[in-house]
Amino acid sequence: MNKTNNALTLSNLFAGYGNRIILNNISLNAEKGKIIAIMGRSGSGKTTLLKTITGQLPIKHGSIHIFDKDINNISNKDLKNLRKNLGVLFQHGALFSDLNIFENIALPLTELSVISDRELTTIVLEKLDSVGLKAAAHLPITKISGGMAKRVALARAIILNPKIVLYDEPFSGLDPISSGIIADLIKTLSKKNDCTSLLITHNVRETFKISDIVYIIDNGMIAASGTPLELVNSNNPYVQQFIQGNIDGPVAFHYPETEEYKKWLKEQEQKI
Ligand SMILES: Nc1ncnc2c1ncn2[C@@H]1O[C@H](COP(=O)(O)OP(=O)(O)OP(=O)(O)O)[C@@H](O)[C@H]1O
Repeated sequence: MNKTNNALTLSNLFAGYGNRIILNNISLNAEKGKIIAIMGRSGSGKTTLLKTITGQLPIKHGSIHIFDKDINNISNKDLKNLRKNLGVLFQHGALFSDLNIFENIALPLTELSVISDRELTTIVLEKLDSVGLKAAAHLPITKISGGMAKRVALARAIILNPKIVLYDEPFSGLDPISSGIIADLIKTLSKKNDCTSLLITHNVRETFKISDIVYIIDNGMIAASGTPLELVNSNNPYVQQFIQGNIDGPVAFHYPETEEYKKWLKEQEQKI
């Protein structure tokens, strides 16, 4: 395969839980250095997509290429190296409450490389500075706000200078000002560290401000994609319903009836 300018490419991807297919033929591309957003209503398959990219869920069909390498067809050593280039900001931060801010951010560094205490301190304080929390390094995680916790998680996600950062709901639980701060940080850090960002989010306002390309998924499929401007001007009723948050429109209100549900219902009825 010739070298491309792509950081992450999903081709005809199918994945799910047990026999249930959730991701249904997803193809998308994140070019190096760009901010790409995956949006979709609750239950559309965003977290499933993230889990498939991070290797927590196996691929049923199709492929994932990271920097042109097919992650299903490389040695464990190459996969480990590729994963070092992948930073993840987890939805709930996944911070350790018994450690302070500094220790939480230092953790990936101490686990993955041998460096002196002086170097460690310099790197961690520099990352904390980039999220505006240098002077909060000593604070226990239990004493910080939700917005600060997101910034700590952000600093931790970028501590190893990953070339791709995945953000799982970076704006969830934040007020509009804190969301704006996080959006600005994602944009600034992407530029400064020259990394590709993949955002999984519901937040139309912040996402449309900073993203280069937005993919909207529904029912495990790509329903629409384009630049924020293209989507705002789109005639697609699904896109309009999603970005305007309208209750009326083509998006189904009811959770789809699966075979599992029908089987469960039958068993319930037999019990009555
Ligand atoms: N562990 C699991 N086992 C079986 N089905 C699951 C599992 N996790 C999620 N699902 C199903 O997969 C579908 C997609 O869920 P997913 O969590 O990917 O949606 P989402 O877009 O991230 O939703 P939200 O925005 O609410 O977090 C849903 O129908 C859900 O019921």
